[in-house]
Amino acid sequence: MKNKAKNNAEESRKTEALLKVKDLSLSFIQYTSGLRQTELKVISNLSIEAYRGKILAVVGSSGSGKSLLAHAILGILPPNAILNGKIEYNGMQLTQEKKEEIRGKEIALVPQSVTYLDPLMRVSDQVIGCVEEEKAGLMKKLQREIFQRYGLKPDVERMFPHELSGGMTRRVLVSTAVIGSAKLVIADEPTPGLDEKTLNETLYYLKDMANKGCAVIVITHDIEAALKISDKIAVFYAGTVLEVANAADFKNDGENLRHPYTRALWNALPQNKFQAIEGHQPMQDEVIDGCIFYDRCSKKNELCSKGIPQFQNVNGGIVRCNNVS
Ligand SMILES: Nc1ncnc2c1ncn2[C@@H]1O[C@H](COP(=O)(O)OP(=O)(O)OP(=O)(O)O)[C@@H](O)[C@H]1O
Ligand code: NI
Repeated sequence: MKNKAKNNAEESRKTEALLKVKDLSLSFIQYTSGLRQTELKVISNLSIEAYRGKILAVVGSSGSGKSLLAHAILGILPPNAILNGKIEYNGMQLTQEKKEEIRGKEIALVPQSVTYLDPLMRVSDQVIGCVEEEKAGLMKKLQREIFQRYGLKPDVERMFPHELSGGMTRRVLVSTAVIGSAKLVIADEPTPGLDEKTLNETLYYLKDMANKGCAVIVITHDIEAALKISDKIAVFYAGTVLEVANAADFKNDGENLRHPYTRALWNALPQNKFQAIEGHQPMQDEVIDGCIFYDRCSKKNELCSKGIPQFQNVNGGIVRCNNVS
């Protein structure tokens, strides 16, 4: 009986979000002339969830706080950062100590840049990382299996990073995340500047991780690429999330999308209406009382300038906007 209850609890935990970020805010302490201290707010009221076996894409313009969210989850923010709010992983609160303990193991980063690889270290050693001697054999075997799965020939493991082609580098970067049997994978801009084939390949590896049960977060500028693999898309704007939409809602004129900003992003794509959005994202030091998109919104009313709209569940997605029904 006890076992059954335990199994049920475990089952329901599996369907719950693996990662829950609730009301996150992040600011940086900055010193201006005369040693005056100011606080620069870069993330506020940010909430997202990531589920096992699913891909959540995080899209939004440059400077909207996407990478900082990843750094906050991984615990790699600079020392002048002040973080508030909750980050829960697998039902437990992620403190800085906990983040350091599980970083690179349960939570892995697929970094954007090749510079993440040490130019003086052979590929295999980097993918395997630091392991105790008794585990070295097992990890080597695992690395060879992963390389084979990703079509990396046996001689690649002895190469140095400069000997790799662009596509091979992507596969090696993904391997570093896969080998640690991570349960949550965060890929920060994994596709910029890739040719079509390498791009599709990289997307396929991320999908493969989700199919194996990982919760995957893909941070990207490329909505089209995100749509190829994602289940949900979180739309970031000026340090917060305005909408979490199902990937399937991005179609036609975007009539299924809820937030005016999400619609505008969709209609700005060259293959859609190629309509640019006027104005710009607010600066971090601008004080805004109402909706953060107020200035640029075509649907705004008086209510929108008074207080931040609360998240609502509308049409199978969640949105922070007063004017959806
Ligand atoms: N250490 C820091 N001190 C002060 N401000 C910072 C610091 N790091 C980042 N920022 C600011 O925080 C904002 C969010 O940065 P972040 O790198 O998360 O944006 P992003 O959405 O990932 O952008 P991009 O798409 O260009 O990668 C930016 O305006 C950036 O200038
Ligand atoms: Ni970034």
